[in-house]
Amino acid sequence: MSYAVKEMFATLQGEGAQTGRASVFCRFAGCNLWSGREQDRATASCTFCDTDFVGTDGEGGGKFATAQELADAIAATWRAQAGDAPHRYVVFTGGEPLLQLDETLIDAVHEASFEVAVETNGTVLAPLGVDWVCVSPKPNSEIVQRHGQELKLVYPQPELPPEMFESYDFEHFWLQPMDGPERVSHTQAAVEYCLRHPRWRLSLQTHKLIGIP
Ligand SMILES: C[S@@+](CC[C@H](N)C(=O)[O-])C[C@H]1O[C@@H](n2cnc3c(N)ncnc32)[C@H](O)[C@@H]1O
Ligand SMILES: Nc1nc2[nH]cc(C(=O)O)c2c(=O)[nH]1
Ligand code: SF4
Ligand SMILES: [Mg+2]
Repeated sequence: MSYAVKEMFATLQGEGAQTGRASVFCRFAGCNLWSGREQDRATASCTFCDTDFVGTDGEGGGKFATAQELADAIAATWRAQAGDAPHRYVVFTGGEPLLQLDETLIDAVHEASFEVAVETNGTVLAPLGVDWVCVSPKPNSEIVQRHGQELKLVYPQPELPPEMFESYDFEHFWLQPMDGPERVSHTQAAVEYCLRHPRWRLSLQTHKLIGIP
């Protein structure tokens, strides 16, 4: 199996319960809910994406022929930032990472002493061995991954009221204000929802607030 990676970089996890944690982000190319082309956005299943995941031309991106080659690049990215420090953590995202992430790659990064996190839209089951599963549901799609560590709902999405997900098996339930031209009013609406429904907590995209990747 080969892997198409848009970009790879070290930064702090900006969202959810692992906010602030030193991480390597491995952003796979491609998604099943949007082509990534602006001319297709309005008719896509997922219309509010804040990410360029097309191609393999980003910083640290490329085509990796084997899981070992990709795991070596992830370890090199960690080492360049944190040297030999432990608490190694890799976040597989995208695009939709579960179109490419497989047990061979998970085994290879585990072998290199990484904890493994995934950011997924929930339309594909996570392979065995992922240590931290974050599901972020989108409209016009079937959510099959209904358990994990955190459910992070971009808010508001009129087709997806938070109540829909309360029977799912997650440790944490987050509302993340939808970024875009209405970010301020979306943030206010998320605050009000969390105040009325204390099961839900506010997840801010803190990396955007402080200007890191
Ligand atoms: C770019 S997605 C990639 C992973 C996966 N495809 C997914 O949707 O979960 C990473 C995270 O950013 C969130 N996100 C995308 N666009 C956003 C926006 N405009 N405002 C807030 N969060 C957004 C997603 O919901 C997801 O939690
Ligand atoms: N710092 C930082 N944290 C993140 N958490 C989830 C992200 C993503 O795009 O999946 C992301 C990202 O792009 N940057
Ligand atoms: S599912 Fe994720 S990567 Fe795909 S378009 Fe939506 S937010 Fe972007
Ligand atoms: Mg992002």
